[in-house]
Amino acid sequence: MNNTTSFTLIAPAKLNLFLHINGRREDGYHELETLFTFLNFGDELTFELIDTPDIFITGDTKGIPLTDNLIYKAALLLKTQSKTRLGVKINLIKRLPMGGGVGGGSSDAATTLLALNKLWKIDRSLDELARLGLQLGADVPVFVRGQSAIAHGIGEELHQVELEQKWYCVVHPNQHVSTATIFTHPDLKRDTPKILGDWKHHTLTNDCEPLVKKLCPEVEKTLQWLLKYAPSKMTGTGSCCFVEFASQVQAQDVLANLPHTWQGFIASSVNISPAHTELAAIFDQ
Ligand SMILES: C[C@](O)(CO)[C@H](O)COP(=O)(O)OP(=O)(O)OC[C@H]1O[C@@H](n2ccc(N)nc2=O)[C@H](O)[C@@H]1O
Ligand SMILES: Nc1ncnc2c1ncn2[C@@H]1O[C@H](COP(=O)(O)OP(=O)(O)OP(=O)(O)O)[C@@H](O)[C@H]1O
Repeated sequence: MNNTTSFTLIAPAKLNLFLHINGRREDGYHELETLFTFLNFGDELTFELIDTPDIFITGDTKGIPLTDNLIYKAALLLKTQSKTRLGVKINLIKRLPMGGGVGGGSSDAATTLLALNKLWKIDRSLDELARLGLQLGADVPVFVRGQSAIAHGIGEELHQVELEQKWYCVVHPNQHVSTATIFTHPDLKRDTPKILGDWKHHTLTNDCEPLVKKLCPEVEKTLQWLLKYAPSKMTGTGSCCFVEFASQVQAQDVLANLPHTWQGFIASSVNISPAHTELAAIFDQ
């Protein structure tokens, strides 16, 4: 039995390599077709078991009220479901821009579910954790499963894919784009037909991009600036934009020239989420 009582995990960023919107359901959620990859860069979460029933969150939580924090919500959900008497202290180092389309909040939530499942010895399956995660957000299940995937439904029907490893330069234009604002906007394109056959043979776009460029000129500027280096794309509902390369040096070159008004990072893609790799190294030796 593994009695580890404290450990640190990366809650990785995701990129939507394409994002098609196929329609809108009656509950307002959208039917999507999207390709998720994970990056080996993200927030850092440290979990420490405590024997009182509390959930304490410390670190970079400024601007997020405790009960809105997806880390707290995930911990509370699992605690309620499992009826455990144990508690936890969770420290967050925030590296992913909020509202940036790289899924920081969802990744934090999924990493918390995965970590507490081990720390509290609850032993839920990934299927159960993904189902719980969906209550917290459409993007949480993919982070719970932790494998690059094509998603359908509202983002929860996942089909694992193996992607070639690439390097990315991800740029945040210092703008927060609200996912809800984009998904409720009348001008959002919602009628892209479902891909028939192999997605690799199709034109792959982000259907949110034209609307976000219109609402947020800084995103348009970022995409234009990145075009000097490679075809540029936006992830999720924005605002982060990215370019893809075969080598780290090429991605580094873009970052070195980035205008000071924007932030960026470079990272490599991974088929398995770092949260899973790290958790396996701690608990499955
Ligand atoms: C755009 C993506 O990031 C692509 O990966 C996700 O679909 C968004 O996932 P998320 O942030 O976890 O989304 P949620 O927190 O569940 O929902 C945020 C807002 O987006 C809308 N939303 C989300 C997902 C979806 N398939 N259709 C939607 O219309 C919801 O109605 C809600 O108003
Ligand atoms: N731990 C958290 N980290 C980041 N955001 C959080 C967290 N908890 C709650 N939130 C809320 O969730 C909102 C969305 O945050 P997030 O960083 O996941 O956006 P995003 O990257 O655009 O997500 P997505 O790509 O899933 O749409 C934030 O504006 C914030 O109010």
